[in-house]
Amino acid sequence: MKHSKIAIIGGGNLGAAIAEGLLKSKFITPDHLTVTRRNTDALGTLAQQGVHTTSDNKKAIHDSEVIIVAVKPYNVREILESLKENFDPARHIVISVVTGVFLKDLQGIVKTGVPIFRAMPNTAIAIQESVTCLCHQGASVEQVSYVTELFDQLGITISIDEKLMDAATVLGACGIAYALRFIRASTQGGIEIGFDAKTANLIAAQTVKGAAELLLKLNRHPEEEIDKVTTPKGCTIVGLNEMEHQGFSSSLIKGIGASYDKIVK
Ligand SMILES: NC(=O)C1=CN([C@@H]2O[C@H](COP(=O)(O)OP(=O)(O)OC[C@H]3O[C@@H](n4cnc5c(N)ncnc54)[C@H](O)[C@@H]3O)[C@@H](O)[C@H]2O)C=CC1
Ligand SMILES: O=C(O)[C@@H]1CCC=N1
Repeated sequence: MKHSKIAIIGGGNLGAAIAEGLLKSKFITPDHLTVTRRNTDALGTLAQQGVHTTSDNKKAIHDSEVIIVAVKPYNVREILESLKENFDPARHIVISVVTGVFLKDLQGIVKTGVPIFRAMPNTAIAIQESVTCLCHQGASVEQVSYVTELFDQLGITISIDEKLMDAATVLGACGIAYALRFIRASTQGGIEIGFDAKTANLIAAQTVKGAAELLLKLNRHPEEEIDKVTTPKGCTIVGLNEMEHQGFSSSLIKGIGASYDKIVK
C-alpha cells in the first residue's frame, strides 16, 4: 500500500487541512493526491503545489486507491451512493472523517467488501499536530498499518472502539475551538491589563503550547504542574479560584456535554 494514490472527496475545511498535512509530511507527493470539491477555485493553493483538483469524484476514485471522505454528514449518503459502482473492493479502501456516521451505515452505502475506516482528526492536521482517533471494519493488518502510519505522519493516532467515536469528535475535533476560545479570552484579559492585542495573543498562545508540552513531553498530571505555579497567598491561586467561582471548569465540562448531546441525540 506504501505508494498508494489518495483522493480526498470534499476539500473543505478539514479535507484541505488533511491535504496540506499530507504534503508537509511528504507522506505523499502532490501528483499522487487528488482533492475534489464542487467549486475547485477554492482549491487554488493545493493546485499550485501540484495536487490534482477536480469536481469529478468518479475520476478521483478511479485514479486512486485510498479514498478519504470529508463531506458534511447530511451529504455523505447521496454522494457515496452515486459513487457505489466506482469502488473496487480489491483495490480501494475508504477513510471517512464524517461526524456521527457509523461504520455499519457506511458499509451499507459503500460497495460491499470495501474496507472502511472512520478517522476523527482535527484541523491541526494541516500542520501535522492532530490527534486522530481511528476505528475500522473489514481491513487487513497491512491496511490498518498503512492508515495508522498515514495519520501518525499528521500528529498522533489513537485506536479506539467505535462507540467512543462521538466522544473523540467532541474532545479532539471540537476541542480545537474550545482551546482557541480560551486563548482568545486570555488575549482579551491581557489587553485589559496592558498588552497590545498582537503581543497578548502571542503570549497567550505560546503559554498554552508550553502548558500542553509539559503534559505531553514530561507526562505530568495538570494539577502537579499547577501546584508549581500557585505560590501560597500569591496571585495565581487568587485568579484561578475566582475563575472557578465564575464557573470556569464547570462551563467547559457542560459545553463538552452539550456538544456530545448534539451528536448523539
Ligand atoms: N472542520 C472540522 O474541524 C472537522 C470536521 N469533521 C467532519 O469532516 C466533514 C467535513 O467538514 P468540514 O471540512 O468542516 O466541512 P466543509 O463544508 O468545509 O467541507 C465539505 C466540502 O465538501 C464539498 N462537497 C460537497 N458536495 C460535494 C461533492 N458532491 N463532491 C465533492 N465535494 C463536495 C463542499 O464543497 C465542501 O468544500 C464533516 O463531516 C465534519 O463533521 C471532522 C472533524 C473535524
Ligand atoms: O462542528 C461540527 O459539526 C464538526 C465536527 C467536529 C468539528 N466540527
